[in-house]
This record gives sequence, C-alpha cells and structure tokens, in this order.
Amino acid sequence: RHLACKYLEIGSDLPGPPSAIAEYKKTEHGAPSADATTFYPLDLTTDTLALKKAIRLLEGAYHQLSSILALPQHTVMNFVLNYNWACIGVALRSRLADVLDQHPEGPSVNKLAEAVNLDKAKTERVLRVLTLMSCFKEGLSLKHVVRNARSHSQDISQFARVVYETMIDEEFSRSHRKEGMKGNYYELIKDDEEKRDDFHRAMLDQSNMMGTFAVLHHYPWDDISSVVDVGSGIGAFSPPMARMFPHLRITDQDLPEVMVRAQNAWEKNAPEALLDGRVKFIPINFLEDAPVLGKDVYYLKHIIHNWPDAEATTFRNIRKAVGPCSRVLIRETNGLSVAPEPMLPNFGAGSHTTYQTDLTMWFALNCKERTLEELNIVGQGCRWSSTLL
Ligand SMILES: C[S@@+](CC[C@H](N)C(=O)[O-])C[C@H]1O[C@@H](n2cnc3c(N)ncnc32)[C@H](O)[C@@H]1O
Repeated sequence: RHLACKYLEIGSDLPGPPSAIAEYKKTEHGAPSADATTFYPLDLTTDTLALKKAIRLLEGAYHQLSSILALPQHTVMNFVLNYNWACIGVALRSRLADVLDQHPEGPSVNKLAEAVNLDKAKTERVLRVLTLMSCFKEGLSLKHVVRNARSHSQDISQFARVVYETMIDEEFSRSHRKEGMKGNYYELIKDDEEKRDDFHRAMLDQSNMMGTFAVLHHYPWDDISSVVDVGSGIGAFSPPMARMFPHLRITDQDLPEVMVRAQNAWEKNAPEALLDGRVKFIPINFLEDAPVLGKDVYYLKHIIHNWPDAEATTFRNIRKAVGPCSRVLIRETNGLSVAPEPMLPNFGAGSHTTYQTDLTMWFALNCKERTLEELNIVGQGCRWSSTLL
C-alpha cells in the first residue's frame, strides 16, 4: 500500500493529464475510464514520458507485491491462464466494439450477441474476461481499440504457437517459415489489403501509447532545419513534428505503396503542412538506395528492429546520404533506466511491453529488440559513430 501511494503521488505531479488520484475518484466502480481519450491528452504532441514512467512503476510494483504474497503456483498459473488475446480476437472479428459504439447507453449482452450473431452465453463469457481486464466497461465500449491487437491475436499468435518447435528443430523452423506461415509476418500480409491497412494505422495508434512524442520535447529541433523520417510509414511521427516545429522541412521516405497511403493520411491529419510545401514524400527501398542527401537529422523509428544483425548493416546506405553535421536518431523499444529499490532493476512487469515486443519481433520476423550495446554493434557495422543521448 505504501508503494502504491508513493507511485500514485508521482502520477499526481504530472503536468498536463489529470492526476491518477483525481481520475480514480471520478470513476464510479473504481475502474479506469473505458474511454482512453479522457485520460490521454487529445493533443498528441503532449509529452507523456512522465505518465509512461509512472505507469511502468505501478505495473511493476503491483505484480512484484502480489507475487511476494501469492503462492508461486498462483503466479505461474496467472501467467499461463491468459486467453485475453483470444477474447480480443472474438471481439474484433465479430465487430462487437462497432455495435457497442452504436449504442452508447450499453446494450444488454443478449442484444449484443444477437447483433453480432453469436451464442449469448458464450459471448457473455468472453465479455466477462475483457471487462475484467478493463478492455470493456460494462455498459460502455472501448473507443480506442488498438488495431494491431488484431494482428497479434490472429496472425502473430500463429507463429507464437509453434515457438518451441522452431527452437528445437531447425528444419521445422525453416519449413514452417517457408510454407506454413509464408515466411514471416510481412510476407503473410503482403497480399491482404485490409491487413496492410491495419498494420500502418496500428503504427499510428502505437505511437502515442509508446511515448514516441517525448523526443519532440527532448531534442533541440529549434537548432536544425531538415529531417528525414526513414521508413516513415504513413506518418506516425512526422505530422505532430510538423505541427510543433513549423520551421522544419520534412521528408518522409518509405516504399512506394506506403508513400501513397502516407499522402492520404497527411491530407487528413496535417493538411496545413502539405499546403505550405514543407513536407516531401520520396519513395525509397532503403535496402538498395540511400535516403535524400545532406539533411540535418535522419530519424529511424522502429526500423532496425525489423532486421537481423546481418541485414541491418544495409543501413550503412545512410552513410552515403549524411553531411558532416548530420545526425542519425534511432528510436527502438528498450528501457535504459534502472528501477529504484525495492523493485526489480528492470521494473518487472512494468517492462511488460518491452519484453513482449521483443518476442513479437522474434515470432513474426525472426528479429529482436536490441539493448544499447547491441544497437551500437549494428551502428559500428553501418560505420556510424554513436553518441548516447
Ligand atoms: C515497423 S514500421 C515503422 C514505421 C514508422 N517508422 C513508425 O514508427 O510508425 C517499418 C516501416 O519500414 C518500411 N519498410 C520496410 N522495408 C522497407 C524498405 N526496404 N524500404 C523502405 N521502407 C521499408 C515499412 O513499409 C514500414 O512502414
């Protein structure tokens, strides 16, 4: 209790978003608001780093405390008895959330099951689990369903199911990747327009969740004039940057098909930057070509983790583009800080997303999230000199 209070105090100091305690008092059932936008700022450029740190401490602390009190079997069974992904899969595939959205008053389970053509008793069981985990609130729907929950529950779980086989049998690993799963996740979604659309939109959804915009507050953008977003996707990072720093000339670079999607997304999300001509979209295959030449910053967000060490050295192409004062900024999913006593040094369950994302990269692409040292090795292979910020 003492730890929890301490950490909630940290939450209450946060600038911008309402404090955890104040938010908690507002809720009727002591459960968090089902609508994520009431807690998270609508303005995506707000620095959510402090909030993310408070959540990491809370999640780490409550898991650590309960595992001290509980029998070890209890902890292990909690870990294994986890079909949340399957339940989310049911909600997504049956479009339950869409029906809930059309009935803000909250339909009965019977009405809901009828609307999505599913068995009532079974629907109730699935919803019970999702409500327990705060994915749905009784009577309300979760508006902000993270799109890549679908890819995890439907596609990446296929790879995860056979992870042991791939670890004990190299031949299985190869044939599984070659035939059963069409190689890797990107190959799996290659010919599926809906899944590719989901993937790129999921990158947008994830950005705020992962504290991506913190760098907008912690790098001296005022001192530079040009940025290349290498592997930009449809614009998970650069539109908020364009809004916050109107002096920056931004170049988004990604595969040709993605650039078309990116222009459509910018038209919707940041049309003013397009009108000013501050943003350029230049297709690239970065495995073969260098990005545009001589810009101040080359920003790579969640790019290197898609490539095994041997292939990551292709990023040495960036070396051909940089000028004498250029910087390469890399954003990946890894935690560099050490938790305070008495927590586990790696924040325990507070680092859930980091370590699970590492497994996602393994299962889906045979790659990994790298530690700082491992990133430095990639950097050396690319002949970058590195400085930790
Ligand atoms: C994990 S996403 C990250 C997107 C974006 N940076 C973000 O953080 O939201 C990886 C991106 O790399 C792009 N990509 C993959 N292979 C590429 C290649 N050979 N050349 C250019 N872009 C590529 C993909 O299209 C995708 O948008």
